[in-house]
Amino acid sequence: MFSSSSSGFLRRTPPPTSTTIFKQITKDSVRFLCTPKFGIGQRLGRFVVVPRGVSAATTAQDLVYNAGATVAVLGGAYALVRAFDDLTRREILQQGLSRKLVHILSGLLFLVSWPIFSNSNEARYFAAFVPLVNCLRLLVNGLSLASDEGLIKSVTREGDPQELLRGPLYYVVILMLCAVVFWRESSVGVVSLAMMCGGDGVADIIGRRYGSMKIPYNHKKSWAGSISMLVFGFLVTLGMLYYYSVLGHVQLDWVSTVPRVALVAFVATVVESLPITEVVDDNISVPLVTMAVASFTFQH
Ligand SMILES: Nc1ccn([C@@H]2O[C@H](COP(=O)(O)OP(=O)(O)OP(=O)(O)O)[C@@H](O)[C@H]2O)c(=O)n1
Ligand SMILES: C/C(=C\CO)CCC[C@H](C)CCC[C@H](C)CCCC(C)C
Repeated sequence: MFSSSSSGFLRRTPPPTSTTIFKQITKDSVRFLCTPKFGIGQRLGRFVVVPRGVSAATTAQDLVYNAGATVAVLGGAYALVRAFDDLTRREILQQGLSRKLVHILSGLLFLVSWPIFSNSNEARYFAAFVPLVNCLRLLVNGLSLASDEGLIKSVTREGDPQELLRGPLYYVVILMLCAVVFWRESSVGVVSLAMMCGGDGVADIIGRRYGSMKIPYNHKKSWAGSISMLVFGFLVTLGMLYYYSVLGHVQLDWVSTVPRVALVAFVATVVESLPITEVVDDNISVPLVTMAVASFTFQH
């Protein structure tokens, strides 16, 4: 059995196990939907042929392909915000709940979209362009240079445009940071965004509703909120890592990965529970601490 390599040579690989075959079929089926149908990245059965000396990053087709993926994800981001604006206007969702659901879904769907982009070195910058555009939207509306009522209604708690310049702005900056610095091949970016979105986001929803028992050192936070952050942060992170491992972007030994994710979730939960929100927003402290702990635990 042979597999292709970027130099164009073929090298012997061991016969596949049933798990490998399952993963390859899954990866091929997703990649087939994403990989350009001709030229660079052309498929020959299980192999992706990259002609010698031609990097995918330099082809015009790759640039056009990634630009198309960026437009699609931008459209998804705009549609998401519009959908929750509509639900809030119709009073199907409270504004606070809408904001938290946008917090949870935006980052997780952004993570889900990363495999759409090509394998070129520049792909991460095309992906990061999406949070950059939203960063500019938040700045323009937060400074009242424009007034996108849909954005303000679905993303602020009280409807004050200046709210856009805090939590939401920090949030999209973290999305950009993870896309550019960590991208798909590192678990750190995936873990950080999953914890910020799947953990911190759920803590707010559960904590507001069931958080009667407050944490002794921070009466603004509750045991229910923190426990839900620990549980959902752990589960959502494992789910996202599994998604990336099935697509072949990360290779994980699950026996060691599960306790590592549990440790990261625990530390992120403790940091989120601290009474430091007045000093540093959760959308900064939680992902940055997660990046630090995940960088240490997943690289050792
Ligand atoms: N561990 C937690 C986290 C949140 N909450 C509840 O959720 C509310 C908002 O939590 P917080 O994370 O502070 O949200 P904000 O940072 O204010 O909102 P955003 O992240 O959207 O800016 C808290 O006041 C509390 O009622 C909780 O009970 N326990
Ligand atoms: C309310 C928020 C944070 C406060 O804790 C989230 C703000 C979200 C931004 C307004 C929109 C961000 C969109 C993402 C960059 C891309 C999502 C793409 C996906 C396909 C929907």
